[in-house]
Amino acid sequence: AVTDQDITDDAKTTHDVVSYGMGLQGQRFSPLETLNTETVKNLVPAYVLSFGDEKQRGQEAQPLVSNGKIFVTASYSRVFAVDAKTGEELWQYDHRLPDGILPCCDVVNRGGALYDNLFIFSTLDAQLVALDQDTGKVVWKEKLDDYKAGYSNTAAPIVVKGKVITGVSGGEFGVVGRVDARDAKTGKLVWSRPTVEGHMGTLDGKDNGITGETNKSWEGDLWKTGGAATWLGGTYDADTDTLFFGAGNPAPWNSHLRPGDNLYSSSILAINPDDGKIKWHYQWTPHDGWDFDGVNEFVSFDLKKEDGTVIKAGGHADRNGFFYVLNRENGELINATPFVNQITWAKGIDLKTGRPEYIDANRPGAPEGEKGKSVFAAPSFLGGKNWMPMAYNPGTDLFYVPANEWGMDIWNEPVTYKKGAAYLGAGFTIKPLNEDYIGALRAIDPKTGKIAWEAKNNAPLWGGVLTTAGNLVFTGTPEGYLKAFDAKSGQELWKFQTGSGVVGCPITWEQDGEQFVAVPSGWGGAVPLWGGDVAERVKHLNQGGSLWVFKLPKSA
Ligand SMILES: O=C(O)c1cc(C(=O)O)c2c(n1)C(=O)C(=O)c1cc(C(=O)O)[nH]c1-2
Ligand SMILES: [Ca+2]
Repeated sequence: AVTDQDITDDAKTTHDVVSYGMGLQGQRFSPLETLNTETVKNLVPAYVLSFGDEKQRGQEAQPLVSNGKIFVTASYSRVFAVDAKTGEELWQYDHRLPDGILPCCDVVNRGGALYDNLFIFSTLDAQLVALDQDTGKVVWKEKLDDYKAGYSNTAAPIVVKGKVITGVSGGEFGVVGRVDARDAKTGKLVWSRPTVEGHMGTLDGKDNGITGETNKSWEGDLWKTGGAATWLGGTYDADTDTLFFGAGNPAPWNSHLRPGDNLYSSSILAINPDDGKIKWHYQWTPHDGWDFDGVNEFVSFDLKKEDGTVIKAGGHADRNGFFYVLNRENGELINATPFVNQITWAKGIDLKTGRPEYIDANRPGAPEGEKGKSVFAAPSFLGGKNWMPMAYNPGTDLFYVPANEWGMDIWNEPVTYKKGAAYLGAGFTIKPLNEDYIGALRAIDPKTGKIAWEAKNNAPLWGGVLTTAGNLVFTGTPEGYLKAFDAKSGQELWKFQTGSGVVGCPITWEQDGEQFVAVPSGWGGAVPLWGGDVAERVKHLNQGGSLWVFKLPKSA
């Protein structure tokens, strides 16, 4: 059985991976060093598991490993359990999805959470399901919300002190974002924290009493369907006892319809895990008009300053193109620097006020008549970085960020809310900025924001990153490779062709004295669906669906 202690210790223990983020802080760092810059050339496939040939599409999950079993979610809300030694399938769970589910961005799932003898994950029809780890049978099942109103869920839950914490997807349908805490053993709701100012939640079992009068950052009524979906889940820092959940784009995208900052859209919320109260918030993009969203992970780390002081900090690479370092105790902005080459919407982030210095002429125009003025904006709404998690290595003191260089033509249109219908009020075409590459894996020094090295990639990078004490950085490419780089120099040291695009999240662990690496393979996600000219550029890439497992043999 997986205990709270196992989860707390996940970042340190090497024999299992029991949480999304490889530790709830989300550093995706393994202290293992058997596999290192010297030995990685000997890394070979151990086995591969097929997710079946009928339901392919994007495989974005991070697998988990416990008690000799691997648990991995796949497209269409499926779960596979595998014998970690032999690769033999132990069980498979296929969630029955109704017709009419409304995921905005492919039928993906990013993973589950382990607790006690349960594997807990959420589904495209907005349910939370707990399965028995041994049999794959349903132990409890809870409805998160109404899929017919555009709610879905694609993120991995996390378990904090016996509570399973989830968000919701649906920002493109005018849902109301929130963070929910449930008893992990029963699924019973403990508290619910809405992420749109003006909405009432049930904190401590009581109404938080903020309906209506506190919707100060929204003029008019649009807060009622204001989005701010918590669609990427969150991280947790035991040191400060804080949950960090991002809230996504305000709905609709057309910013002229909703004057104001539109809290807490495109923000990070620091939440008390016991009662759901907000400790502090920081808004990356006030009055977001580009779908910069804001849900990307907030990764706790120790910022070691030149003068020897250490600050409890957090790092975040936003879709809006800036890399932020905040004090995670109070939300104060420490630094914000561009991590992509072209940013059109703001000159920078003012370190005194914490607010962007907007370039007003580059905001998509008001929809006068039929269509607003089209502007060219960079990054595109798919972001300087999207959902795919970065990694932090406390040995090199660097963040490893899967970045993309692209822009978009974007224009606004009139729109009214209709339940279950896309609620954007905008049109767009995504465009590459360079001939030879879109993706760039970038090593960022959080002290300065300087880029220590980069590794370019032709197609957009859409997979998670893993880093290790063996001075390695792993990530996948849509072209099908899982690659390993030297964490200090960025030199490519190893690659393996998996047969379809790698947009999953690699993990590593140790078993019977050998170091293993696993990653799902299967091209998909938002790029082929929304990518405009970029989708055209990558349309030759084949779909797939498998879990690849590699190991460094003992003899090597
Ligand atoms: O606002 C939302 O609720 C929401 C949800 C999701 C999702 O659940 O996958 C994505 C987005 N937005 C989004 O803006 C986006 O770019 C995106 C990319 C992906 C993906 O899996 O490739 N999902 C989502
Ligand atoms: Ca969105």
